[in-house]
Parts: sequence; C-alpha cells; structure tokens
Amino acid sequence: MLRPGLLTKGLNSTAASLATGRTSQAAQSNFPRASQLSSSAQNARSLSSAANSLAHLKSQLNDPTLITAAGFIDNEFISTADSGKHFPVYEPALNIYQDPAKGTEIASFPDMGIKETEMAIQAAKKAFPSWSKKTAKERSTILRDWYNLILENEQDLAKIITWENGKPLAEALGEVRYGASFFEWFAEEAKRLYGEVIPSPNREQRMITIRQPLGVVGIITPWNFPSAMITRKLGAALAVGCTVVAKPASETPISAVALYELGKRAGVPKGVIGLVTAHHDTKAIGKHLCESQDISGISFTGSTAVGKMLLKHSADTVKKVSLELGGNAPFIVFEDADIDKAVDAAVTTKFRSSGQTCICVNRFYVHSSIKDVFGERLREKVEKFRVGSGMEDDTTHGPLINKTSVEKVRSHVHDALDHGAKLLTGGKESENTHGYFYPPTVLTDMNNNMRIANEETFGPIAGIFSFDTEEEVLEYANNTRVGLAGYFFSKDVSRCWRVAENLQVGMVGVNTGAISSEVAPFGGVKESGIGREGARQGLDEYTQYKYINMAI
Ligand SMILES: NC(=O)c1ccc[n+]([C@@H]2O[C@H](COP(=O)([O-])OP(=O)(O)OC[C@H]3O[C@@H](n4cnc5c(N)ncnc54)[C@H](O)[C@@H]3O)[C@@H](O)[C@H]2O)c1
Ligand SMILES: O=CCCC(=O)O
Repeated sequence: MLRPGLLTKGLNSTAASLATGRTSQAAQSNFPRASQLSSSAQNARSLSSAANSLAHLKSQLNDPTLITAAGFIDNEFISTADSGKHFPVYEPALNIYQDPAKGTEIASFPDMGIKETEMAIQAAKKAFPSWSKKTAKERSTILRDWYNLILENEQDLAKIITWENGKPLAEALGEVRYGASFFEWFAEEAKRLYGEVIPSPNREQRMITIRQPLGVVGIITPWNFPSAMITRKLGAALAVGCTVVAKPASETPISAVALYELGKRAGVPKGVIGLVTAHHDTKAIGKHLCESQDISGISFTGSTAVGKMLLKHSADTVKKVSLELGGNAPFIVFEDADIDKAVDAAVTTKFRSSGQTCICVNRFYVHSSIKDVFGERLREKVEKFRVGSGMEDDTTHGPLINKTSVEKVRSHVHDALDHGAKLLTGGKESENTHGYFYPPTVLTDMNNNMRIANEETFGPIAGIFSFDTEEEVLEYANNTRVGLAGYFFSKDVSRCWRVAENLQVGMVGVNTGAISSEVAPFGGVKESGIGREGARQGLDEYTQYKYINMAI
C-alpha cells in the first residue's frame, strides 16, 4: 500500500522548472507542432521509468499526496492486485504513436479482478445500513466538504486529467469544476428527496410513498471525462444513501484515485466508496457487478455495445440499470439561422475534447443556400486551432485517447473522401508524430452512404451534409438507432418548437451548442441509453419508491 505523505512539497521546485521548460518549447505551426513538442517533452519524460513515473507526476503537483497508484477498498488504498499484475497508463500526447509498445508510461496501476471486486462489494454492503440511515443532511455535509476539497485542489486535478486524457489544461479545469458541480448539486438535492401523500379514494386508509436507496450500486465510467463522469454518478448515489463500487476506465484511473483521496479526507465512511482499477479483467468485472445479488443497481457510461452487454448481464437479477451511451448528434443550420452564431457553436460543440464527447456533433446538416458560406467560416476557425500537448499554454486542442481512436477517425475520413466528400481543411497527418494526434478536419459534400452518416466518429471531424426542406432534414437527423443530443439554429419560433419536439434525442440545443449542466437532465433515447443523470431526475436512478398504505 502506498501511503500519502511519502513525498515532500520540496519537490515542487523541480516540478516548476520542468513545467517551465516544457512550456518554453512552444512551436509555431499548427498540426506538426504536436510532434515537436512531444519529442522535447518525451526526452524529459524518458528519464522516468515505469516504476518511478508516478513519482514524476507527483513532483508536478502542489499536493503530491493526492495520487497513489492504487485501487480503494474498505477505506484503504491497495496498490497490489491478486493477479500480481499492473497495467500501464500512458500520456496520449506523448506516446509514440507508431509503436505504442514503446510508449511512455506515466503510471502503473494494480490490475484487479473478481477477488478485489468482491471485496469492494462486501465492504460496500457492510457500509450500506449505516450510510443509508444517516440523515440527508449528514450525507449532504460530507458531499459538500468533498466539493470544497475538489475546488481547493482544482489545479492539480486538472493537470491529472490532462496527463492521462490529453485534453488542454483549461478544458480539464472546466471538467474539474463541472464534475464538482454534481457534488454541490446533489448535496443540496439530498435534502429534497420527497415522497408524496396520495389523496385516498376511501375514508379508511391513508396512502403515501417514500423513496429509498437501492443499496450497493456498481458504476463503470469512460476515459473521456475521467473526473466528471464519476462525480455525476457518485454524487447522486451517495446523496440518496447508496454505497458504491466503481471501476474507472483503465486509460484514466489517476483522476479517479485523486477524487477518492479527497473523498476520504472529506470523511466518507469506511466501505461506502470502493474503486477497482483493472484492465485485463474489465469484461469479467462488468459481468460480476451485473450478476451479483449484492449489487442492486448498475450505472454505466460508455459505448452502446458494452452498455447492451451489461443490460443483458443484469437481466437475471432484475437490476435497475442506468445507461449513458453513444450518440450521433445532428447539428442543423436552417436558412434563416444566424450563421456566425451557428459557426461559433459548431466549433465548440464539435471540437470540445477533440471531438471525444458523447454529445459532440457527428453530422452537420446545413441548408443548401448557406452550405458554402458555413463551410468556409468553419474552415477559417478550425485553421486557427493550436493542436498539441494539453500542457502547453496555447494549445486549443489535444490528442485523441489512443491508437484505435486515431485509426477510426482516419478510416472515417478516407471513407468519406472515397465516397465523394470534399476536404476543406485538415485530413493530412504528419509522419512520425508522437502522440495520438489527428488534425482537425472539415469535410463537405457529405452523403448518407458514408460511415459518418451512421456511426459516431468520436474525433475532430466536421462533415457537412446539405438539405432543402425541414421534413427532409428531420428524416435524415432521426435516421439513426441512437438519440443522445441534437442541435439546430433558426430564428423562426414556430420552427424552433416543431423541430425541438420532433428530433428523436434526449437533449436539444436550440441556437446553442452548450447544453451540459448539473441542473439539467442528461441522457438519451433509443440506443443512447436509459435514465438521466444530474438534475432532480438524477436521483431517480438510485432510488425506488415504497408505497405505504395505512389503515386508520
Ligand atoms: N451518454 C453519455 O453520457 C456518454 C458519456 C461519455 C461517453 N459516452 C460514450 O462512450 C463511448 C466512448 O467511451 P469508451 O470507449 O471508453 O467506451 P467503452 O464502452 O469501451 O468503455 C467504457 C467503460 O466500460 C469499460 N468496459 C469496456 N468493455 C467492457 C466490458 N466488456 N464489460 C464491462 N466494462 C467494459 C471500460 O473499461 C470503461 O471503464 C462513446 O460511444 C461515447 O459516446 C457516453
Ligand atoms: O461525454 C459525455 C459527457 C459530456 C457532458 O457531460 O457534457
């Protein structure tokens, strides 16, 4: 077990000079900049072997005791696994793209399995009676303290996200605050878990409902929001009195462990939150959580394929399952739209996290009368992006998460070009690039035979389709098995209502691309998922109603 306090704050002077050294390497051009920055940073990083790589990260934090290469079971950080194995965590901006086997590890985490998962489940089961019987106010106070600790440590937490996920530091800081907002929100909502008094149809009985926590819940989260996807689930679950066993993505366990360290400091009682770090046994752990009779609910965020599998695994124990899955978001620009506003929103909504959010636009439908002007203005904006390591001050867009992602994005671009798309910008990768970079790309003259029309790309590719009528574009937009978010731009109020009501998605942005908020219900329809996160509705996923009929 690694204990906090092993490193001193004195290491921070080394950290500062290292950081300064890296920042001063800022290069001039756009996409190739990434490889230049990466190779200079690579030299610094290659000094650290896998064994001491976490020490290198710690040396750059204000509080090095925040991170430990460990899972968290029954209030202890556990740095070894029964398997005897560890799995590597890489920095996507630095990894050697052509040969990931030679990549620079930034951490090495215990590769846990069923044994540790079961230990965490049993600890959470034992903790459930006392946690669920705390008053809402008591749980709320702990969540609120945890929220405050996150904000006090936000700079460190942002750095950790950038290291393991690659998103630019400013965006990572945004994620930390967004993630924290779920603890603040649910600390408040915890106190408002109201039941109801039902007007009785007879004079002899009184009828009420109360809401109770499910029990132990299993949580599985993705790498694209290493912090916020955990807090969005944990906040709601803990607020209502559930206890939790979480498995973060193996690409990004460091943010999770830092959050848990702060949870421990905030006074979350023993056993209430477990964290199982794993790579090799991911599938078996997911199945075990779903099939365990000691787990009462599953909350998963990730791909639709894995979500469907977990739903099947949960059938035999009839669990409550909450799924936040993939999307294929349409972004419609009608002929009467404010084009500049639409282009600005397109930039943020398509290219946030280099296109790796579930609500990123996947298909741009632009009215044929304004398609060219929209494409041209979007191209101009995209060419101003600064692609590189997220640690560099002027980087606007970071790398993708791994080699598979780069290959998928590349194949979508090639497929579109093969089927007649025209390249407005991007699309050309530089040779020997370190890091999983793909140049932000704008394509036009897209058609429905292309893969982008039907599959989520999850990368920095904006593909522009054209349309002529509202009916036609609604048919295109809805012609998909998924329905998470959709966006459109128009100044016609009647059309705004009509289109908002007819888009088959769980969330609609009308004349805006910024829809995420802790106060609003996040979730999809069709194969994009079941349930909602955040908002008042977020509590529903972790509670069940009990109806009480009292004869008088
Ligand atoms: N709707 C949302 O809120 C939301 C949010 C973020 C990401 N996503 C979606 O997630 C996808 C990208 O994330 P990803 O590639 O990490 O998804 P993923 O499904 O591969 O992985 C998500 C999590 O599931 C685990 N996992 C992978 N295979 C598993 C299996 N067989 N059994 C159990 N667990 C397994 C992973 O280790 C990770 O923790 C995209 O489709 C994106 O749209 C959706
Ligand atoms: O990637 C999915 C989550 C995105 C968000 O919450 O804004």
